[in-house]
Amino acid sequence: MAMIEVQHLTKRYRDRVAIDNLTFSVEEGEILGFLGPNGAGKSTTMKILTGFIPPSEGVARVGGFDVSQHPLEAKRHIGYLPETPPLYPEMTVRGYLRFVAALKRLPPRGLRDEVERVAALTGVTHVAERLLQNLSKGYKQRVGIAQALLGSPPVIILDEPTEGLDPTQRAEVRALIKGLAGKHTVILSTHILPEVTMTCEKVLILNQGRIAAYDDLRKLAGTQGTAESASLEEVFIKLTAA
Ligand SMILES: Nc1ncnc2c1ncn2[C@@H]1O[C@H](COP(=O)(O)OP(=O)(O)OP(=O)(O)O)[C@@H](O)[C@H]1O
Repeated sequence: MAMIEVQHLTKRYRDRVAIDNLTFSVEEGEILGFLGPNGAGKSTTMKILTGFIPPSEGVARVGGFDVSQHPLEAKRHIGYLPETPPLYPEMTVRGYLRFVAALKRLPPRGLRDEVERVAALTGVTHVAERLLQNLSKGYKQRVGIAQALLGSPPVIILDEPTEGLDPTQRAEVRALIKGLAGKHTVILSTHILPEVTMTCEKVLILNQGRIAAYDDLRKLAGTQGTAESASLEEVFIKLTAA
């Protein structure tokens, strides 16, 4: 079953077309690598899927719910890490996660356990009593991922989750994302191509608001006029060259 369905999705900002007639779907348990150069329309697509902005045309469904017509039901299916995690600097990690859990209306009974579960999963238990403002960028990012995982939503949308992390932190976050496969449906937007090679089976490459490629990672090179042995980087550069 497709957990995310996007049909003929278009977004215009005044006279600028940010995304143009996108159609794709993500099956349950799949991790889709969402790639594209700066300004390709990745964040715009994710903002529509998560109900932050409305589309100009087309339909987006999450868990079968149209995000424009049934925004609350659609949002209940989604955990979202935006490009800049919405953290409150003066809160502790644990306090912040409890706060988000309450905002998500998780049942008060299991709330504490759920906070500890996502904290452990993202490796922030040992900093749980620290103030967010005093955490390193890598730990802030982990807390951002932890809040997205609260309540175990079936769909997780991650906008550049490893941006600004050091190589070790990146590897840890990558392993964490990989571990979500099968249990969650994930859209992973990133500029870091090896990240996609290591975590995703399917890839969508956006260029200037349009789909330049949408295929299994294994098949991508052979179908884009590049050698079958071509790396994702070579395919990406070929498809997005001006
Ligand atoms: N609020 C806005 N008003 C006007 N134009 C916008 C707005 N938001 C985005 N755009 C434009 O829409 C296009 C797509 O932007 P978007 O942020 O979705 O790209 P992106 O692929 O996420 O880029 P990046 O990798 O740099 O984050 C760009 O040309 C951008 O300038």
